[in-house]
Amino acid sequence: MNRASLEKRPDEVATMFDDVAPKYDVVNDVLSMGQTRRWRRIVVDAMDVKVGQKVLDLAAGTGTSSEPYADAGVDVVACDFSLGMLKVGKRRRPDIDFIAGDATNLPFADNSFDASTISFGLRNVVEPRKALEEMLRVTKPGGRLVIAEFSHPVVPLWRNLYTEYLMRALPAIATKVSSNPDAYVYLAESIRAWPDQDHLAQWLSDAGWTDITYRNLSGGIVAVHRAQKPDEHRESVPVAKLRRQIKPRHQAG
Ligand SMILES: C[S@@+](CC[C@H](N)C(=O)[O-])C[C@H]1O[C@@H](n2cnc3c(N)ncnc32)[C@H](O)[C@@H]1O
Repeated sequence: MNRASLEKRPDEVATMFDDVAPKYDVVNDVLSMGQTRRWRRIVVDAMDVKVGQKVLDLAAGTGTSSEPYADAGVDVVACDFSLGMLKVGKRRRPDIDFIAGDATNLPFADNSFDASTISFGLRNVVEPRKALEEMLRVTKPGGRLVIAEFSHPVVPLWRNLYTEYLMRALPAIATKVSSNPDAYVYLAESIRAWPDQDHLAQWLSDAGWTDITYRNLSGGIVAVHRAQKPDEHRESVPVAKLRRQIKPRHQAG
């Protein structure tokens, strides 16, 4: 058995991802029934970055979340602390800049990136609120943050069906397709223990991000949060207004 506990000790988390790295992307496609590709396209649209801009893709793993930026001529840095995941990524995409680094203590100077993003990574970080502060530090004033993370379906019937899938079907399928099925039991447990959409929006606000909105995908299985680093030359959004802004936008998805 090689899985992290819900304490998310960094050594356990990194070892678990080292272990699943070779089949990580294939297993993802199977377990999400192909949905990850659609979710990733929505994240890239939300980032809205331009050719030549510099983007941090934190907890980038094998770089699958970084690829669309590189393909579009954006200068993307893929950062992760699992050397196993980085190695698979570098072999597949030698043109992408893969850098080993811890989300809670990033190896980058202040204001280094035009925008930052983290896909399906924040939930695995031992101190996610610290990671939100670190991403704020390394992003330029006025720069954007986009987070994609598993979340909580908003409609009760859909939530119940999805919980059944997570706790029963997903571990059973993982036994067939993954070399480390226990890692996918961790996946299911960590998704259930993760804060909901509004809670994560509040963490973003506490960390100093402004203009926070989120969008539910697949009925809330995934939430994409968007935020901005305050810019001294731009009027900031008052806190009372901010609270209204972080109300869910129930878009189809
Ligand atoms: C589920 S994978 C996501 C990979 C990629 N972003 C994607 O969308 O496929 C989560 C990644 O988070 C990384 N991770 C977890 N905690 C981290 C930390 N404290 N610092 C850096 N990376 C971390 C793991 O090593 C793993 O590669």
